[in-house]
Amino acid sequence: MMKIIGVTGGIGSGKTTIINYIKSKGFAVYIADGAGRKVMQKREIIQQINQLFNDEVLLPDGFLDRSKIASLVFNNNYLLQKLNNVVHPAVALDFEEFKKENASEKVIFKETAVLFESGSYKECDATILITAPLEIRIKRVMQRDNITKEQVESRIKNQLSDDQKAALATYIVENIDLKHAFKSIDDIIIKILNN
Ligand SMILES: CC(C)(COP(=O)(O)OP(=O)(O)OC[C@H]1O[C@@H](n2cnc3c(N)ncnc32)[C@H](O)[C@@H]1O)[C@@H](O)C(=O)NCCC(=O)NCCS
Ligand SMILES: Nc1ncnc2c1ncn2[C@@H]1O[C@H](COP(=O)(O)OP(=O)(O)OP(=O)(O)O)[C@@H](O)[C@H]1O
Repeated sequence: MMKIIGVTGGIGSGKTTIINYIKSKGFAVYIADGAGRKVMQKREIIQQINQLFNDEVLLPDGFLDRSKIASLVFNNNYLLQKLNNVVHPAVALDFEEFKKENASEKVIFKETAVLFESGSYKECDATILITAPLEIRIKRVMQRDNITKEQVESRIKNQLSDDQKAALATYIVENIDLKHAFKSIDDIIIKILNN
């Protein structure tokens, strides 16, 4: 039986860094945030989302203006839920395809920002939560994306806290020193493979 291992963490925790490490070890990885971006380039999804935002979120090239959408949804939980209700089912279908294409894999690691928030953790055999102190996460994202502290905090407000996620997670990896985090991942992978 194929195992699905969910990998998540709040913004700036280092999910992408960790999933790239897991990928480099030869495991199959699915990046839900990336899949979200991909499905949001499909014509019918663009139309549905543009309607949600009163036809105000299209760029001149016909694609969605992600930074405008971000500024709207992370300050309006109702709109965020509406957006999630369009994107998440499309990503779930895409993931089913991915599983079929990778049917021979023993383990698939699935990275998603909203594993616990969306409920998709229930379909995982185990989950790994990546954590780091809030101040460090905020600094990392401000630096990486060249955005303000307030913009990062508005996203954090729409995510469960690390304590809430820790209560649901199988494994927790603190990502402050990267080498240390990679070592924890190695240990967890051994446990998963032997389980
Ligand atoms: C609002 C959007 C357009 C902003 O795009 P942008 O390119 O700026 O950010 P990106 O998608 O790379 O996400 C970056 C980070 O924002 C946070 N974030 C994104 N979506 C959500 C969400 N639905 N709830 C809480 N936090 C979120 C996460 O920490 C994520 O890692 C985009 O995030 C989006 O469409 N989100 C809703 C769909 C979704 O949940 N996607 C992610 C999983 S499929
Ligand atoms: N242990 C670490 N030490 C220093 N910098 C780190 C560490 N881990 C990650 N980073 C850096 O912090 C930033 C955020 O990491 P990453 O993009 O992996 O986080 P993420 O959880 O995927 O973020 P998001 O939720 O926004 O997608 C990146 O620029 C990354 O290179």
